[in-house]
Amino acid sequence: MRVVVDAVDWGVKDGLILHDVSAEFPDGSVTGLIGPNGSGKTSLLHVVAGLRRPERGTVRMADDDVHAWPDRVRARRVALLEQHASTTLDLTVRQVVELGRVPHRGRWPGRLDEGHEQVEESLRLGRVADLADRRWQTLSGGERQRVQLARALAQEPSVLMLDEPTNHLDLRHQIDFLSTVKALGITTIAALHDLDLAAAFCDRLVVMRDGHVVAAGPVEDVLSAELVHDVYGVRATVDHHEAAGRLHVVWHR
Ligand SMILES: Nc1ncnc2c1ncn2[C@@H]1O[C@H](COP(=O)(O)OP(=O)(O)OP(=O)(O)O)[C@@H](O)[C@H]1O
Repeated sequence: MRVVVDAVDWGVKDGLILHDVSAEFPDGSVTGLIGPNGSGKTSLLHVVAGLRRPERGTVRMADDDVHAWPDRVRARRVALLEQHASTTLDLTVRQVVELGRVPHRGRWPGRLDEGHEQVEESLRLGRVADLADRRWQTLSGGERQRVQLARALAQEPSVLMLDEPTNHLDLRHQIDFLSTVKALGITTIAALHDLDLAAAFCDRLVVMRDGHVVAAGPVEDVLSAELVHDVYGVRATVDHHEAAGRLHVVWHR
């Protein structure tokens, strides 16, 4: 599903946080949302996910205004993996993943087992099938992140939003996680801090600074030493890495 953010302002009582943000996310593409701490990435994800209503501007998915959708419709179409997912409920991993099916269930009891296949498939895709009977509270940070991906996949969303999804993952799991996401073919918007991971897995980048979009487009067009310096204040070399077959960022002082 194509996502179009058009001239969005969003703020709190102390002032605007997102200023005139416009961005396009083509159907099936993976877009990295990058920018320094506090630049507005999470705020934008929340507005796009429909959790925050813009003061001005619109977010459209397949030409519908996301903020006009009833909550249940939105919950079927959009999945958001929060930065610090937590629950105080004493649930097993399988029960957490089953929560992803809630927006799809009928209103009547007796149909609670529907979506069983999607739950099993999502456990497999999230590489957490072996943890299915473990209690959520006993999992490591990285295991929880993979379970949250499985929960989001059980939702069968048309748009997947990830807020720093790899921050607890070791190198192998970072690569596995983002490879899985890319192979899904779902329109994905991921806030990422690691520019090398963004270059490796994203088709496009949207770069934010102080609540503004300062650059957007295909990774090869956007990621440059000048951009890294302008946006992060860090000197870097950005070049094509032969063996990796992609752009590669090396910072230096
Ligand atoms: N509810 C709120 N009330 C007050 N300020 C807020 C609120 N939500 C966000 N902010 C502020 O808006 C700015 C953008 O925050 P946001 O979390 O969107 O940034 P971010 O780019 O995701 O940051 P990080 O990389 O640190 O996660 C920050 O200065 C933050 O303190």
